[in-house]
Amino acid sequence: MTTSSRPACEDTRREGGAGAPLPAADDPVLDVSGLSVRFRMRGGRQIAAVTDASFRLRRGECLALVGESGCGKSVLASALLGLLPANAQTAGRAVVGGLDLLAADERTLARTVRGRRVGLVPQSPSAHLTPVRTVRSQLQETVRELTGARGSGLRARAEAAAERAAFPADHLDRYPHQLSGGLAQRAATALALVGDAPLLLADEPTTGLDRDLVDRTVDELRRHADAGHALLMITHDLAAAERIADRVAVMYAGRIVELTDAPAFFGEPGPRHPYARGLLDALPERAFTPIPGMPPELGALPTGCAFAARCGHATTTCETVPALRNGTACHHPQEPTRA
Ligand SMILES: Nc1ncnc2c1ncn2[C@@H]1O[C@H](COP(=O)(O)OP(=O)(O)OP(=O)(O)O)[C@@H](O)[C@H]1O
Repeated sequence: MTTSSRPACEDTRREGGAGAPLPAADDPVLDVSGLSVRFRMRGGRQIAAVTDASFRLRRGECLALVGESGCGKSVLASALLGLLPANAQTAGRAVVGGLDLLAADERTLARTVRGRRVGLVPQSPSAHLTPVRTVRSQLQETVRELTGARGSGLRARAEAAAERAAFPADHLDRYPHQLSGGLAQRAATALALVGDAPLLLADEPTTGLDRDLVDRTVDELRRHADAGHALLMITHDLAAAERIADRVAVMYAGRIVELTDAPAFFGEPGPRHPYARGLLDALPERAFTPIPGMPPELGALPTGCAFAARCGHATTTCETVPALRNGTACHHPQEPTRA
C-alpha cells in the first residue's frame, strides 16, 4: 500500500464480521466500467451527470474522489447504491461480489446490497437519520438487522459502533434534532460501519467537523480500510484526502480526468491534468490561485474537452474529448516542473 502522509493504523480486522464475505486480496471489491448517468429533463433536455467512469477498488484501498461542487461525485455514489431518482438512466457496469449493482433490482439492492455489500456515510446525515428516534435506538435496530445480535449484546455492540465513530456515549439517547451537524455526521458514520460491508462509500464524511474531528473521522475510516475493506471517499477536503487516500480520482464535468496514486498526486511529480493541478494550486497552503472561470452546465456540455474553455494549454486538438490514458484525460498533460 502506498501511504506517505497518513498515520500508521493498527490492524482492526474483526473476525466473523457482519458484512458480505470479503473477496480474495487480488480481486477488486468494486469494478466500475463505463459508468454513465443521464437525467432526463422536461423538453427532452439531458443532464450528463456522470460520463464513462471506470475504476477499480481493492481490499484495504481508499480512493478519494475529488472535484468541484456539481461535478457528479454524489450521483456516482447514488448510482452504486441504486438510489437514483426515476428520471435517471444508467449505462456501464459496477460489480461488487459478482453482482452488477446497476442491473440489480430494488429487492436485491434492499436485501443484499445496502448496508451489507455497500455501506454509506451520507452527505446529509440529518436527512438520513430518523427524526423521531434516538441515536441509540437507530444504532440498535441497525445492529439487530445486520448482525442478528439480540439482548444485552445488542446494547454493547451499538455502543461499540458509536465509539468507533467517536460518537459520545452520553449523547446516545438524544434525538437527531438535538445533535450538532458534526455529531449527526458521526452518528451516520457509526450506522454505516455497523454492517461491516466490504465496500464503504463516504460522501463528504467530514462536512461540518472541526480539524481534530476531521482527523479522527478520517483515521477511523482509514482503519476500516486497513481492516481489509474498500473505501470510496467523496470529498472537497483535499487535506482529508491526502491523509486517507491511496489513490485519487479527480472529476470534472462528470468525467474522471485524473486517476493516480495519492503520493504522486500530492507530492512529486504532481497531477498531470491542468484542472487537477489547478485544484491543488487553489489551496491556501499552496499558490492560493483560483482556477479562472466556471465549469460548464452538465446539460450543455461542449463537444470536446469540458475544461478547454478554462485551460491555458488548450489548442484545437481539445475540440475532441481526450480519453483517460496513463491516468490522465488530457491532450496536453503537464510534465513536472523541476526546480
Ligand atoms: N434528480 C436530478 N435531476 C437532474 N439533475 C440532477 C439530479 N440530481 C443531481 N443532478 C445534477 O447532477 C449534477 C451532479 O450532482 P452531484 O450532486 O453528483 O454533484 P457533486 O459533485 O456531488 O457536488 P457536491 O460536492 O456539491 O455534492 C449536478 O449538476 C446536479 O444538479
